[in-house]
Amino acid sequence: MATTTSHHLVGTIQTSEINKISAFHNRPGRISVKFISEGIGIVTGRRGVHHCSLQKSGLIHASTSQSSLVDPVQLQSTKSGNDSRKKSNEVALILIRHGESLWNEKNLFTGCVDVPLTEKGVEEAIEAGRRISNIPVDMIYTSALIRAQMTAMLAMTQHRRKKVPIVMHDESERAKAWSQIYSAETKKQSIPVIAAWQLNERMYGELQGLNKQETADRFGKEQVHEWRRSYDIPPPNGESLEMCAERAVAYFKEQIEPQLLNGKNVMISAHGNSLRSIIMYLDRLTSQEVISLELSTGIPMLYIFKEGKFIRRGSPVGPSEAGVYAYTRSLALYRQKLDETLP
Ligand SMILES: O=C(O)[C@H](O)COP(=O)(O)O
Repeated sequence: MATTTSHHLVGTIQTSEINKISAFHNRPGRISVKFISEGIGIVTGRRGVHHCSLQKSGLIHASTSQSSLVDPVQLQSTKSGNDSRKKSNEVALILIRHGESLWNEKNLFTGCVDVPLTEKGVEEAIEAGRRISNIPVDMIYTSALIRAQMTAMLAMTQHRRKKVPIVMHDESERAKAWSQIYSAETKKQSIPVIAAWQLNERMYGELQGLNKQETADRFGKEQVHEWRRSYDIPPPNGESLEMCAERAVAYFKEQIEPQLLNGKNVMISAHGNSLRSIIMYLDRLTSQEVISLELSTGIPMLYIFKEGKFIRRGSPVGPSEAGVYAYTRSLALYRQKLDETLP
């Protein structure tokens, strides 16, 4: 590990990554890495510019001479990946709305109230995992709500690669220090799970906890449909879809898209409306078109991110459709490698 100092913070990056980057630039030892934003950095060297993903911001001059504690924060150079998809510059993005929750079952407005899955929701999450079991996942993002986190963890029990999803804790210095992993090999067998409140369900304000049918009886079907599905009209003291998009899509662009650019395959487990706002961005839907977009609970949607574009690759709109995704060539190669290497 190399300890680095920067104008803003002290960070640590993997010596092995430095060696890879230095070797790439034929300048063993010293390289300069400039963080251009949270998540992406630029290494300048004799052989030009090298993009790499960083977890901290600031300017660092890394050297392989010093050593420090291993840190769960790793500099993941895009060159470090040995997967065919990185060369083909194509990665998978999976979106899953959580499985049925206890308040979905009771037909209550849920929003940011933190309720768990029903037994049916657990089964939906496991079925979702079966559908994506051959699709690569390097990072998982969930909301801060348990129904989305349960869905992600249950789905990953079905993944054939059997990597261990590990919820990252950096809510305090102690949480970060106490959750460190000291084995590089164990780390390689894990998938970081980042819980972000920005991916929470839209906050339904004074409708939270009310029965949807009773609310329609009281305020009228049209008014409730307008609160639930319009783009810019919020429920009483709640968020409109537009307000939800302002946090969810901003988080996607600032935190998740850089990971996709760095060759990471990502799964997002979130909610009906926070995902509707993200799909509106991915599919470039108008505020009119998004009104009719409905997401079933626990049905994974697959996108391929390639050359800066998001291509939807088949996504069953409801439980009835077979979980058939239009596999790209590199996804088929990944699946073939699993077939060849797994018992
Ligand atoms: O928050 C809720 O009640 C549901 O998760 C989504 O509700 P909606 O489909 O009525 O927006």
